[in-house]
Amino acid sequence: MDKLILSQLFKKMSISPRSYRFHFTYFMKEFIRMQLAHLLNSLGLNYTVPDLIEITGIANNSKEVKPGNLFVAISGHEADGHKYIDHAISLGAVAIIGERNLPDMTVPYIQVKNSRKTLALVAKQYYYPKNTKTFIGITGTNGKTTTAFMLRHILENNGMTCSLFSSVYNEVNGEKNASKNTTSDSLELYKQLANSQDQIVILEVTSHALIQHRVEGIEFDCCIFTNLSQDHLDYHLNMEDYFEAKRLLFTMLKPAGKAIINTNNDWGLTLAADLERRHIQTIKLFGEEQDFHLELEQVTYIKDLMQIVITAQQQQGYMMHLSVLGEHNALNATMAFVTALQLSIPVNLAISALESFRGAPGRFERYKHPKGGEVVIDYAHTEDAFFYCLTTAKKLGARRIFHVFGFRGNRDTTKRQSMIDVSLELSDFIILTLDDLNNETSTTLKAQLETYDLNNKGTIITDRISAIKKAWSMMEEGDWLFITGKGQEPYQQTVTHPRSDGEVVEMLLKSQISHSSLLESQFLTQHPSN
Ligand SMILES: CC(=O)N[C@H]1[C@@H](OP(=O)(O)OP(=O)(O)OC[C@H]2O[C@@H](n3ccc(=O)[nH]c3=O)[C@H](O)[C@@H]2O)O[C@H](CO)[C@@H](O)[C@@H]1O[C@H](C)C(=O)N[C@@H](C)C(=O)N[C@H](CCC(=O)O)C(=O)O
Ligand SMILES: Nc1ncnc2c1ncn2[C@@H]1O[C@H](COP(=O)(O)OP(=O)(O)OP(=O)(O)O)[C@@H](O)[C@H]1O
Ligand SMILES: N[C@H](CCC[C@H](N)C(=O)O)C(=O)O
Repeated sequence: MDKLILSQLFKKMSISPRSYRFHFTYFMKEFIRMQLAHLLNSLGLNYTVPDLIEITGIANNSKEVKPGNLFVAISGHEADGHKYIDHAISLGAVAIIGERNLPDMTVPYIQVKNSRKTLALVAKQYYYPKNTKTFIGITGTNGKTTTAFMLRHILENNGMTCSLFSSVYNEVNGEKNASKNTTSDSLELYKQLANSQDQIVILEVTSHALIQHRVEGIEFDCCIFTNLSQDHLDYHLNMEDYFEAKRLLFTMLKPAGKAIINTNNDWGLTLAADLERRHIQTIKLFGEEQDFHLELEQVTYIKDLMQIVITAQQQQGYMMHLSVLGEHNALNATMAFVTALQLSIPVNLAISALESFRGAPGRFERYKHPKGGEVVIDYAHTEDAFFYCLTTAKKLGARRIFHVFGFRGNRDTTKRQSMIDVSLELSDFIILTLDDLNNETSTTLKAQLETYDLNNKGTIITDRISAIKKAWSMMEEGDWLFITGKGQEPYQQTVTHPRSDGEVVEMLLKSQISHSSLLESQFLTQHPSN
């Protein structure tokens, strides 16, 4: 392989020439034998290499290596993939990509600047070289999942097929698979795209994913910014840093791609101004001067429906009646509606589809309490989300509001006090409980809960099922109970009885939870760290 071809390949894969020049002699010897056959052919490089080493697939976890695989070593947050290179080779890896200088390798080794980025670009070339789909990326602190589900509903109701990558699950060709992360890693993503026969791909793109290059190589037709509020400051230095991560999504728009920005908050305004400066087509939502405007004061409730009006170009108003409640869902519906219009869905069909949308799993999921109250299961885990949920109940005339929630282990702890403050302000009684331990011990998390002053308006019941049962028993007609933080997810680290808040509520409705299964010990004792 001559230098030109090698450099063309690397250029296509956006690998810095510096990193390969450094090892060029080594490559000349070793890389010449290594055939990333798919890659070269796909790049139209008509070159036959003697002694081909055919790559049978790509792996980034040594445990998943199959004979003939290319293994990409990643320096992670928990582990260092370079330590597993020998393991990968023992399982049959025939070539390695990594970031470290590792001269004595028994198989061809390519040193790159950024393994995660390279993984994405190689995976794209190998599994999904020719893009034939329309990509929609959704980022923001809250509302990604709901907006994604709403948009998918509109598109599918209008005859389009959609792949969905979300916090709740991924779905490709109508088949669901579990999502470990909100945004799948690049290898998983491109493998699934290779298999997808759907026309549209809707991707929730988190700030973690953007920093970790999980969607590197995708060119988006539309990118949506839902909002930004405090979260994940265990991962990002501060809000500016968090915003910068979100902003990266908009550098991945196609040249004719559109940015759809909720300018209802300052971060959205900053983003829109920046994109406009860079001549990116930007559709601004909310605000009388903007392209589309939702008048939050005009959001009204009629029986069990929420009526909203979206005004386009300061002229035409579109009224719709939604089953999903809350101003946050009015905002999400506006974003889904406007995006659907960009994909050429006629206005009346977009409206009728939105009106038949019944909600995303675990988001403002409602149950009727036998005494005539409302029980809501919701994924709220930020101050902002609490505000929207609890004010919705107030607007709907809640007599009293009870709120059961906790804090996930190993996540941003600085957001907790403001979550408690908002709940204390808007609800009548709080029960603090445990959320997922996420590898922290229950003892640590319990001790942390005890540091908060609940102002005589709350208590701590660490066992989540017992907390729900207690709140359930306090309900009277007209009361509302919010159980937040977990949505549809099953409890983690409860080994023997993984169940979700919804299952607990359904069992309470059927009175199937025996007293013994509600003992405080139930939620926690099975975890090894207890
Ligand atoms: C902190 C973080 O984001 N970690 C993510 C990251 O893991 P990592 O790179 O640190 O992986 P690692 O465990 O250190 O391992 C490093 C490398 O060694 C390899 N390895 C490891 C062991 C072994 O025996 N052999 C081996 O080869 C691993 O396969 C990996 O390639 O990359 C992994 C693959 O993409 C992710 O699954 C993982 O998410 C963890 C589980 C996580 O909890 N992430 C959260 C914080 C997250 O990403 N959340 C966002 C949602 C945020 C929101 O709601 O807005 C999300 O997108 O889900
Ligand atoms: N537009 C919004 N603005 C503020 N809060 C919202 C909005 N939409 C939803 N929420 C609240 O945030 C919670 C999470 O919403 P959703 O799952 O749609 O967002 P997400 O961005 O996917 O969240 P995550 O990244 O944590 O999975 C909801 O359960 C609701 O309480
Ligand atoms: N998808 C989110 C879940 C957040 C859940 C919340 N309960 C919390 O951690 O505060 C994450 O990976 O961080």
